[in-house]
Amino acid sequence: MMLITCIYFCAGGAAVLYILYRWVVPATFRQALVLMWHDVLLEMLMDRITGSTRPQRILRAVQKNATRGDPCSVVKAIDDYCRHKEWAMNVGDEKGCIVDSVVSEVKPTAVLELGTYCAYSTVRIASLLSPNAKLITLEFNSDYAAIAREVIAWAGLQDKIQLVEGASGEWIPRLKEEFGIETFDLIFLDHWKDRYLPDTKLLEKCGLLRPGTVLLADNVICPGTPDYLDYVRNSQQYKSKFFKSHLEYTQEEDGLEKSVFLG
Ligand SMILES: C[S@@+](CC[C@H](N)C(=O)[O-])C[C@H]1O[C@@H](n2cnc3c(N)ncnc32)[C@H](O)[C@@H]1O
Ligand SMILES: [Mg+2]
Repeated sequence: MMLITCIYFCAGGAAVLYILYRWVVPATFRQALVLMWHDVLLEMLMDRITGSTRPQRILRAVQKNATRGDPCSVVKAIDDYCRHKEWAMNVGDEKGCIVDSVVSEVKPTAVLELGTYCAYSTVRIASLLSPNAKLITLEFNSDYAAIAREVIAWAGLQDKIQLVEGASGEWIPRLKEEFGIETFDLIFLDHWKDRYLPDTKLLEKCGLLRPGTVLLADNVICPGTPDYLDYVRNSQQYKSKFFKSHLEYTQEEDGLEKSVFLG
């Protein structure tokens, strides 16, 4: 009898805590807690326990579960690992479907990605490109870039993808000269959120956008990019549309903003 009362008490307490967490705690505070939990605390703990880094563990999951030369199996191996074992900051399976539909609609031949991490989105986007298309991806963390190179090679996409190591602010002004780029057809913004707006203005200034260039920005709600959203939604130079979704591998609200540059 005592045990049953205890179980009822604990279950009731857990239910009340969950209801408070889901419906009473403000969404922004909850999102900050979720990110702090997955992106800081659990990562530190797993690094300690395994003696490896999260990107190294993701690479191992790819090598163990994906088929060499098969990009879809690489994407699936990363999604399986991050949904069931350990969260990571890839755009993920749910928002990934939105990215796929934009890539299929735009049919780009020149793509720029800001923020590579382990090359999950890089592989996802590049696998949908036509044979003559190219994707340049920028990553300023050399440890992540080294893992990303191995993931790209495992997917067999090294000929389609140019991984550039360095900060977006330094590389954007050099892209025309170094890679013979005229303008991009599609730009995927997924680096640190405070860089979305300055880098968009830099892309404009460097003449890397043409009428019809599509900017696709991830995480515009969580962690959020209010200054960027304000800019693309209110500027006469863009036609902008929001795609509602969830933060990768969670139930927290997030979404992608697709903004067409009008010139
Ligand atoms: C959210 S992760 C990218 C995830 C990746 N796009 C995906 O979906 O698989 C952001 C990455 O951007 C990189 N980054 C942040 N700011 C940057 C900058 N200014 N220039 C280059 N890389 C940057 C970080 O090191 C990090 O690896
Ligand atoms: Mg993202």
